Amino acid sequence: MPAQLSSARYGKSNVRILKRELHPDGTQSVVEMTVESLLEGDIETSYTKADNSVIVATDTQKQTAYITAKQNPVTPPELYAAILANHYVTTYNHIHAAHITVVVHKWTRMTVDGKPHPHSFLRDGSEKRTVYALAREGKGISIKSGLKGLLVLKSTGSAFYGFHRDEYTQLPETWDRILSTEVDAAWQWKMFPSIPAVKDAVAKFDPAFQSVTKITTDTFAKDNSASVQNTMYKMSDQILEAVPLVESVDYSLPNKHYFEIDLSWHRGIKNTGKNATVYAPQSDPNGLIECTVSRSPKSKL
Ligand SMILES: O=c1[nH]c(=O)c2[nH]c(=O)[nH]c2[nH]1
Repeated sequence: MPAQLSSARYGKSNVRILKRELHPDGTQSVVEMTVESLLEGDIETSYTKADNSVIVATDTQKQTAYITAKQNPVTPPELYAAILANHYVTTYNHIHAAHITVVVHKWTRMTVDGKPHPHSFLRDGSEKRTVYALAREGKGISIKSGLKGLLVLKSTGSAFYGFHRDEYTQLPETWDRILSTEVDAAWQWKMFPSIPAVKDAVAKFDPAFQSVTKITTDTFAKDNSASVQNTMYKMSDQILEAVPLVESVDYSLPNKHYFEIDLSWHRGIKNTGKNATVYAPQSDPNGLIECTVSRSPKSKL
């Protein structure tokens, strides 16, 4: 057969882990995450010749995710993901790359009787912190951190006018609209040559996540938005300024439309333009605006 395997990777997805941490003062904390590992290497014969000897079973990868969580910190998630990725390329001669994705689920400590509760938590937001770590044998560890699923809306302070018009254009210009999106942001760290280099940077990961969250929400709220494109660029620019070890920032923002409703047919009700108060939220279709912003060559010098 004139076939060849062009690319291959395999692993375990949706490995769910909760780690409980026991503190000396009797309080506890929890970290819940969903982990994926995908391996690449000299694994062709498992596909082409039924040679299972080269397969590190996906069940083994699940067990490895558990054991790595037991024997190492799981915070920050960047460190855990890097250790797990590095494990595969250093443990198995024939595995040359490991792609690890970690999604962290929020558990915020409850306040009970006005005090932080020692061992009870609540889900106070659907946003996730994410990490993608890629270890390539002999090439170090690449880490991209992320924030996804953060739902935001502003009820004014957003316009969209001056866009290209032609015979396909129906959308009217607007100087006041509702703007809503579900933030998906990711920031690529400079390459880490080894696990010790990741450990050296360990104190930077949580503050970077906090900066990105704050820059995203502050800019969303304060910017008198000309477009999703311009607002997201302003966010990216500030992140590069705030986090020196970050090389580039990606945003992927759906534009979740809220349409004005013309109710003038009913007794002349005024519900458009300046008088718009009742809107129709749209589930689909949605705009989808994406960008990657990197440091300009000059600023790298
Ligand atoms: O911020 C926006 N960017 C667009 O590209 C676009 N296109 C559109 O129809 N509305 C919007 N809004």
